[in-house]
Amino acid sequence: MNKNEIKIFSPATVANVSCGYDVLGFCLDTIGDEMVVRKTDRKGIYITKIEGYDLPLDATKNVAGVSALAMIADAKPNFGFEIEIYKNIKPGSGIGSSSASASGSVFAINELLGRPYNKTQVTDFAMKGEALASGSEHADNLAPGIFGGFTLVRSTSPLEVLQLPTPKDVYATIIHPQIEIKTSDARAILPKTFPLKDAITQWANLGSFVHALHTSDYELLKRSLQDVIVEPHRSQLIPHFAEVKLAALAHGALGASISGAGPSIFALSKGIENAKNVEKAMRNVYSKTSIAFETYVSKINTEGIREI
Ligand SMILES: Nc1ncnc2c1ncn2[C@@H]1O[C@H](COP(=O)(O)OP(=O)(O)O)[C@@H](O)[C@H]1O
Ligand SMILES: N[C@@H](CCOP(=O)(O)O)C(=O)O
Repeated sequence: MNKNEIKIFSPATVANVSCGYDVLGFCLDTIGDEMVVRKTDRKGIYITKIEGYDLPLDATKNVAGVSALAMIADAKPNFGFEIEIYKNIKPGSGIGSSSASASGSVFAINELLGRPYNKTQVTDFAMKGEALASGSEHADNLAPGIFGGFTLVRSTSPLEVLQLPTPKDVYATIIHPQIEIKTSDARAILPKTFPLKDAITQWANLGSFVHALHTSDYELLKRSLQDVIVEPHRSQLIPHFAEVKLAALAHGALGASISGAGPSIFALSKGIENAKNVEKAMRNVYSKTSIAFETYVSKINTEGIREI
C-alpha cells in the first residue's frame, strides 16, 4: 500500500567543485530544506505553504511545482499533490536552493507513487524545475542531492549520472555571505569561448579529481582543485573572495573555490579538525567587514535526499 504523505530532508549541494563546471557536485548534510508532500483528491500540483523565504505559491512559478508538474504529466495519476516547503537554504545562495526544491518535490512524489521512476529519471524531471531558476537545464546540484555523495553528470541529453566514491575523511566548509547572486546572472557573465590551453588545464584537473576520489589520493585531490575557466570571472562578484580562498588554503584546506554560482565559497579538507580550522579562518576574513555571513562544516552526505 503506497503512503499518502511523506516528509523529507532535501540537502544543500555544492556544484562545479572548482574543476567541473556544470558536471561535478557533492551533497552536504548540515543544511537543507524540509518538505511535506501529500496526495489530494483534486488533480494537479498545489503549493499550499512556504516558510522561510518569500517564494511563489503558483506551481508554474516555483521550481518545486514545475518539476512536479513534469512528473505528473508523465505518470498521469488520478489524484494530485499538495506541497509544503520549509526553506532553510536562502535562494541565490550558491548551495543549490532551487535544486533542493526542484528535486525534493519529485523525490517525494516518486515515493508516494510507489517508486515508478529510477534516480536518473527523477533527476530528469527535476531538471525541468531547475531550468526555471537558472535559464538552462543543468543537473550538477540535482544529481548529488538525489544520488548522494559526489556525482558527475556525463550528459544531460540523454541524462547520464555517474556516482563517484567519497573518500572517508573528506569534509566540506562553506561560507555564505548574505548577498544574493542569481545563477542566471552568474551564467550570463561567462565568456562563450575559452582558450584551448585553459580547456586542457581544466579537463586534466577534472580527470585527476575523479581519479583522486577513486584512489583516496588527497595530494592529487589538492592539485586538481583548480578552476581556470569560471572562477576568474565569477570571483569578481564575491567580495573578499581571494582573501577567503587564501585563508582557507593557509589553514589546511585541500582546495577552495566558488560554490555553484556563488556567493557561497566552499573548501574541502581532510578530517573534521582541518575543516573547522578552515571555518575559523574564513569567518575571520568576513568578521572584519560589514557583510553578514553564515558558515557550515559538513560531512559529505552519501545518502542524499531522505525521508524524515
Ligand atoms: N522553491 C524555490 N526555491 C528556491 N528558489 C526558487 C524556488 N522557486 C523559484 N525560485 C527562484 O529561483 C531563484 C533562485 O535560484 P538560483 O538563482 O539558482 O539560486 P541557488 O543558487 O540558491 O539555487 C530565485 O529567483 C527564486 O525566486
Ligand atoms: N553549474 C551551475 C551551478 C549553479 O549552482 P547554484 O547552487 O548557484 O544554483 C552554475 O555554476 O551556473
